[in-house]
Amino acid sequence: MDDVQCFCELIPKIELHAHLNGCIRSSTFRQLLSSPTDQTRLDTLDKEFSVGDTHARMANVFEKFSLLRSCVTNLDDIRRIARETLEDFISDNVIYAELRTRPRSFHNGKIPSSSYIEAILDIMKKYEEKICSRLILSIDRTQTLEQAMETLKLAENYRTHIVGLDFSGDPNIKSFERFRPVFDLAKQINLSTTIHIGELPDKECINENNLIIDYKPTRLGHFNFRTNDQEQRVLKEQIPLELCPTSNLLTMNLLDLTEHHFDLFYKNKHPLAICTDDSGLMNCNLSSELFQVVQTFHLTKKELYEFIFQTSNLIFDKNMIEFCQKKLNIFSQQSNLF
Ligand SMILES: CNc1ncnc2c1ncn2[C@@H]1O[C@H](COP(=O)(O)O)[C@@H](O)[C@H]1O
Repeated sequence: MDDVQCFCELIPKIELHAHLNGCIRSSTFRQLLSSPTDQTRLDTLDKEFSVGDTHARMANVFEKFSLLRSCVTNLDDIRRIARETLEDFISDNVIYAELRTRPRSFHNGKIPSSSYIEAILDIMKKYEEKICSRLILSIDRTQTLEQAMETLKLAENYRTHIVGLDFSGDPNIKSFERFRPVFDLAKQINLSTTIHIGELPDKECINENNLIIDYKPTRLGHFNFRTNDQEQRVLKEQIPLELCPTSNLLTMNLLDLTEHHFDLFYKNKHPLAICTDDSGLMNCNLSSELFQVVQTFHLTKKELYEFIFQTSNLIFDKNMIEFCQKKLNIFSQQSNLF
């Protein structure tokens, strides 16, 4: 194996943008899909994965998400997904992960969303020796304000392991403005926030970008489509960005990373995290994401190390920063980096 690729695998890594259900192993996804019709539909979606423009690709990804949501039907399913996700991160030498998920209930509400959260937190605690993980709760663009308020309440109730609030879902639905009161409340209680921004190249999306930047979340996800003015505001206000190479290339319809905005923000020494987004659906891991970046932009091992070190400052659970930096220091000493 290439020496640099090996380095990317060995270095302790930090994952800040991973949707729990999107991390599902493809073998597990296929097992959970019981009906042959759904299996065939997944085959077709897989074949058409990288066909068409941004809107078509987004539609494909979101149809997969709805198929996935329909086959995760009980707590055992989500426990399995959480367990396998953490195992995959551990074998990729990820030392700290912030996983995000939209809380849900099962069996017509007989199993409430608090049980969903507790099931995930239990698994996270079981793996704590091998990987430190924290939860971020997602508000979906299609939800009602009332549902979003409930999510905020859940986050408050499990404050030790829930470290933030995310805004995600189908970017065709421009609803940040509607949820702004919930995100304002999150700020009031010092709950960190991360907002998906600029996922579609349309006018409404670009307009929504302004509202999101005005809000000034703790971190932003993607920022694929934006105006120069928006770019300058994010740079000036130093709002950290979570960038997800494989996912961004796919949805932006780019041939390779040379056209990706990593370069611009990296050159400006902007706070950045490289992340996987949906490692199962996108068939990637954090090492391969970082390796792509290193190769495309000719980063040295030392620069990669420094990059991950600065990412550690963006962690929502501030108690974990020192832990990650210590692990990185030990690694640098062992590999004679400096
Ligand atoms: C392509 N980039 C993306 N943009 C926006 N939302 C995304 C996403 N990738 C994933 N999700 C959101 O995360 C959910 C799956 O995880 P959870 O069921 O919450 O654990 C998806 O249904 C979608 O709403």
